[in-house]
Amino acid sequence: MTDPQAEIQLLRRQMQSLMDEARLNEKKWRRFEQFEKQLIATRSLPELIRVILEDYKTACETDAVTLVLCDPEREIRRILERSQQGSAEVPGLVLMEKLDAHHTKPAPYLGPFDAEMERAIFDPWPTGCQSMILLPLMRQDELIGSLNMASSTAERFTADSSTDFIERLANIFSICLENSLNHERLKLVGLTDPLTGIYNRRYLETRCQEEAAHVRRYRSPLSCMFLDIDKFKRINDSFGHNIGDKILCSVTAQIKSQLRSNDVLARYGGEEFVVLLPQTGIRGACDIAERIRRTVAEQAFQIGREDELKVTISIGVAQAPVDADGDERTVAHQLLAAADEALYLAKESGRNKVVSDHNRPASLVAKRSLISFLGFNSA
Ligand SMILES: Nc1nc2c(ncn2[C@@H]2O[C@H](COP(=O)(O)OP(=O)(O)OP(=O)(O)O)[C@@H](O)[C@H]2O)c(=O)[nH]1
Repeated sequence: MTDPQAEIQLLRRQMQSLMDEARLNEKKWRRFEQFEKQLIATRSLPELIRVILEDYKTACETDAVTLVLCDPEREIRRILERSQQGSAEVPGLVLMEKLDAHHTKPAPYLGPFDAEMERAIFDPWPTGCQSMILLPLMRQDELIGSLNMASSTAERFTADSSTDFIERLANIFSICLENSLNHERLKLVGLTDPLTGIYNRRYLETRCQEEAAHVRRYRSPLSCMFLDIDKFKRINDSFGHNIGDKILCSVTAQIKSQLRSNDVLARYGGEEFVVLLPQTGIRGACDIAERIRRTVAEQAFQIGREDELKVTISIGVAQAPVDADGDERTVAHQLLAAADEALYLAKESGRNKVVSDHNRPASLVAKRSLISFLGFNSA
């Protein structure tokens, strides 16, 4: 016969333990709910990645969180580069052009931490980890990456741990990732030129103000180039607009080939391009401009089977004064105007030239001033 008192005690303990578990689950649920709201509220891809790698790591009190994303077209890389001054580096983010089946599995993995096997997905490398979880990120039945966590406690992630909350979170993250990629794509359509694929004037003007603000804040040099294809009308008239378009794309590629990843190239209009060169003074900018001028002039464009066409460009270069007065709008406007003015002088002095606002031919400056004073249009 059992002792009724002992039985009651046992039932009480069981009840207490169930209530403790329920309280813990409720706390966990609230934490996840809070975190889901935070994910959904993110407004850009870099912010979404930061929330999962930093805020989530803090919230779930684990030793390491990393994110592997499949980026076959290097689209995510380019979005990050655009928003982080040319660098796609984010601690904890691993971009793979092709997912490695060894590290990304279609079902969650929970268990012991395998240091050798996981070197590729835990970057930076966490020391002293005992257990880990790899959660596949799926979108429309396709594996797009994995969310990975490691802990210094062996019991934190074991094969029999419940994964309901975290799998739900991984699903929400995958949806947010798709949404923010679509948002970035839409944004890009409005900011790029459909023919050449480079930025358009709208983007350039906004970016120029951002860079001008940087100059004012950090006193870092910023230069700008205006580039214009010489006698382009003649090319269109002689060979047709289709060939003209091909030349525009080809010149774009030639200019791009001479730039660094954090330089900003935009089509300003027609056959006119602008390059912003952050962290670059006038001498450096003139060297790059000269390299571009030479590269384009040396290139022969193939037209049809036999004909070849040589194209030249003129370039005006200017640097924003590091101690400029006025707000960033004014500084940006003055910088673009100074480079445009230098381009005018390059055209006037014979084309296929680089002119900077530091080496302007004095006679042409006087002529330009007279033209503006008389109110004529300077064609
Ligand atoms: N094919 C093509 N031509 C364009 C495009 N946008 C502008 N153009 C042409 O670019 C030419 C620009 O001519 P102009 O402004 O007279 O200048 P230019 O002939 O290059 O002479 P300079 O600049 O003085 O050396 C015009 O014929 C425009 O029609 C485009 O998207 N495609």
